[in-house]
Amino acid sequence: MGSAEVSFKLADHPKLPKGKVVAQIVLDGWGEANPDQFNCIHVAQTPTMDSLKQGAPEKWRLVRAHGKAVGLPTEDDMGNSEVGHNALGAGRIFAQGAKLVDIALASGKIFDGEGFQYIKESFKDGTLHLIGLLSDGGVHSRIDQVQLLLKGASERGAKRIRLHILTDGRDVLDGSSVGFVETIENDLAQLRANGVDAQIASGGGRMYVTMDRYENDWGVVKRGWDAQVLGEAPYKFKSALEAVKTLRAEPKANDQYLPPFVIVDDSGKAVGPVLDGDAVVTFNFRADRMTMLAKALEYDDFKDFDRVRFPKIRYAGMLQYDGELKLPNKYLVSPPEIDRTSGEYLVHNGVRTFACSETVKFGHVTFFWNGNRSGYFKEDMEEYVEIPSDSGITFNAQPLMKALEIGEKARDAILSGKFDQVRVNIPNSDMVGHTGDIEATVVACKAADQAVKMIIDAIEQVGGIYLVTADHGNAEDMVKRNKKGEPLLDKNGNIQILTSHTLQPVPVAIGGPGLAPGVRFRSDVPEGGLANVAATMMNLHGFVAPDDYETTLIEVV
Ligand SMILES: O=C(O)[C@@H](CO)OP(=O)(O)O
Ligand SMILES: [Mn+2]
Ligand SMILES: [Mn+2]
Repeated sequence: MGSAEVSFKLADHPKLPKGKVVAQIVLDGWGEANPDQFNCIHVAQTPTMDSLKQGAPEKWRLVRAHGKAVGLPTEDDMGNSEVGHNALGAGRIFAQGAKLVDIALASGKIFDGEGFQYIKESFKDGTLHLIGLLSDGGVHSRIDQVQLLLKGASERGAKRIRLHILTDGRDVLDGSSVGFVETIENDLAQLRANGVDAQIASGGGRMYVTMDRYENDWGVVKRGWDAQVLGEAPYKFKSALEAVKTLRAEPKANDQYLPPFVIVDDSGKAVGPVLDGDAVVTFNFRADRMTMLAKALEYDDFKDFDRVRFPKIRYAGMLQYDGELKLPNKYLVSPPEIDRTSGEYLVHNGVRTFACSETVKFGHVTFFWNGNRSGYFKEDMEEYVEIPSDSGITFNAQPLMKALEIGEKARDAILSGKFDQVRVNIPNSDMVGHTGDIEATVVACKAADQAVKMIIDAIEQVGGIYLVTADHGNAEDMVKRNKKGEPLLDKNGNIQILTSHTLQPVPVAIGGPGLAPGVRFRSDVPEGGLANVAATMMNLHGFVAPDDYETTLIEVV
C-alpha cells in the first residue's frame, strides 16, 4: 500500500491529553555501563542525566539499542545512528541493510537483480570498481560481503577489478586496517591466480577521504574522487599493504585519517582510475556517508567540486541510499521499506514539528528519523534547523561542538509556542567518543548534559513533557575488554582504546510538568528497544500508536 492510500488518522489516547509540548532529546552515543575510569559518562559531571536516573524504574529505564532490536543480523552487532534513529522514528523493527545484503548474497539473488545485470554490461570491455569501507564493523559495510561480491562478480565475467578502499578505525580498532588489507589481498591474489586482473587501486582513511556526510565538507569527497576516479593522490605506493603501514607510521595518521593514496605500476602510472565504459559499485550499505559520492558519480549537473573528468560509467550502490532522491538510480539490493514513520503520522494529526542538530548529525533527526527520506512531509507543519558543524578538525579538539547552540535553538522553539514536538540530536558523546580521546570525551559528556538541562528547563517553563534517550552506546565504554569485562592490553602494555559504538543498552527518561499524573513505565516490556519509543512518544502527544507499531513503554495508573 503506497502512502497515498494510507489513513494517517491516529486514535485519541483514552487517558492522555493533547497539546503538550514534547521535547524528544537523543543523546548520540550515550549508553549505560558499569561505572569505572573508562566510562566517560560516569567520570564526567552529568548532574541532569544523573537526576533523571533517580526516577527509575517509573520514569527512567533502559532499552536495547543493538542487534536484533534494531534490525541487525546478530546480537554481536553494535548499534549505530542509522538503525537507531530509523527505529526511534519508525516505531517498528525493519531488517536493515547489513541483513538484507547478507540474505541477497547467501541466496545469490543479488546477482540476478536489475542492479547487477546493469553493471555486468560493462564486464566485457570495462573494469569493475568497488569503492567502500574495508572492515568488519558492520555499521557501513562488511568485508565478508565484499569478498562474496568479488567472488560472485568474477564468476560472472568481471575480468578486471579494482578495489578502492577506505580504512576504518572507527567501527573497529585503530590499526586493524593492516589485517583487513592482508585479508582482501589474499582474495585478490586468488582471483589473479584464476586469471582475473584484480587489485587494490587506491585508498585513504574514511574520515579524511570520501566518507563525509550531510555536506559538511565536500573537500573530503573530492580527495577521494581524485584518487579513485582520476588516479591522483599525494602518496603513491606499489601495494596497499605498504601504503597503509607506511602512512600509519609517517605522517603518522590513524586508520580514520589516512591520507589518500594510489597504487602505481612499475612505470609510476596509477593502476585503476575510473574510465569511460567502466562499472562502479559503492559497497557500503549505509546511506549517510555514501550519498555525497553517489551524487558525484551519478549527477550530470554537479557543482560541489570540480570533477575534472566525469567518466561515462555504469554505477550502482549496494543499496539505494536516498528513497526520495532515488539516489542512486541503480542498486544491488533493495533498501528496507520504512514507511508510515511516526513523524509522518504526527504531522497529519496536527503535531507541529521542529527538528534540529548540527551538520554532522542533522540527517539523523530528519533523514534517518523519517525512514531515509530527505525533505518535509508537510512543509507548513515542520521546521528543520541545521547548525553548521566545524569542519576540518577532529572533535576532540572541540569537544563542546555545537551542544549549546542546539540547546538554545531547541529552547527557543519550545518557548515560541509554534511547535508541539521539538526533536534534537546532541552529538558530543558520540563524535568525541569516536576519537578515542578519553579526556576530551569527558568534556563532551558534560557539555551534552548541559544542553539537556537547557531543554528541560524550557519544558518546565511551558508546562511540557520531555523524553530523553540515546541511539546507541559509545562514550560509556572507551576500552576494549575481554569476556570477563577486563580491559585488554596491547603488546606494549597499553590499554586498547575503543573508538567504536558498543552493545550497551541506552536510557529512556520521561518527565516534565505536562506529564499526566499516573504515567509510568510499564514493567511488562523488559525487552523493550528503541522501536518502542515511537508509540510512547505518540502517547505523550495524546494519541494511540498504529497497531503494528512496537508497543508503548508507558501506562497510566
Ligand atoms: O560516524 C559514523 O558514521 C558512525 C560510526 O561509523 O557513527 P554514527 O552511527 O553514530 O553516525
Ligand atoms: Mn549515533
Ligand atoms: Mn557514532
